[in-house]
Amino acid sequence: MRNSAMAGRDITCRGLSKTFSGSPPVDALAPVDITFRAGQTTALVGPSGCGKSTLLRLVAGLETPTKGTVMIGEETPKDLAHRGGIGMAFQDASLLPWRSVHSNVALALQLAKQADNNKAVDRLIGLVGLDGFADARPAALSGGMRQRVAIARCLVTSPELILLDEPFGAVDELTRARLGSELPPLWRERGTTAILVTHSISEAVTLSDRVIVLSPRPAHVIADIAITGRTPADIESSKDAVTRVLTAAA
Ligand SMILES: Nc1ncnc2c1ncn2[C@@H]1O[C@H](COP(=O)(O)OP(=O)(O)OP(=O)(O)O)[C@@H](O)[C@H]1O
Repeated sequence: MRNSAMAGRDITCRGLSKTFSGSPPVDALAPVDITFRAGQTTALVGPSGCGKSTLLRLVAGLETPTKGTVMIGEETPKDLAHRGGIGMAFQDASLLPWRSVHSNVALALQLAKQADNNKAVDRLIGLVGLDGFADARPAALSGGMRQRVAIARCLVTSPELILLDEPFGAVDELTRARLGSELPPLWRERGTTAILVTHSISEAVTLSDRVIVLSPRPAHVIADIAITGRTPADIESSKDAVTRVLTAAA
């Protein structure tokens, strides 16, 4: 696997806003200035419909800003995505049903124009706990297993940046907790920068180094909370801090 993730760079959003045209137009994102730190996992939380996914899609280069910029070092998100530097996993996993688990993961390498690497694909399938399922089709997997495949697919290109939009959303609480504790070490140990959108305050606090709380639409940053301690008491106090801000903003 390439080691590009170790040379991570900050992701800088400056005066970034998005208005969707229509009648009436929808202001999804107020101008925001955020720097996502290299190698950190940052969670974005906020009320439903506030603009979290829009911000993530702008960072992915899937939407064009109305105003402002997103830069990863000297690169735009589109440039970075084009060379396989961004891995994405969304709630619906979006696997190709006619392809096996192995082939779904390997596809990310082909799309990023990277060399086939069966060893890396097999290793990641093992790391996400799907040994023995490499030849299975998505229909034969549970929702949690499909989401593990999506995470493996998102990591196989050794991206510098991963974007996760409710990646554990479609699974039960227990599986969600297990995925939440098993998978982040996979990207942390590579030095990957991660941005996670979640509705779960608990998930935001336990998975991240930092939680950014967004206002109701159009989203702007109302709190930026560093998650420092990892003891149960620290986690509870971080959860309280995030909850207080969210409740005050509602
Ligand atoms: N392509 C689009 N065209 C028009 N409006 C859009 C588009 N995408 C999103 N929106 C609108 O922008 C606003 C923000 O949507 P977004 O999906 O970013 O919110 P969110 O915070 O991720 O929501 P949720 O928490 O419910 O998933 C919403 O009002 C949504 O309807």
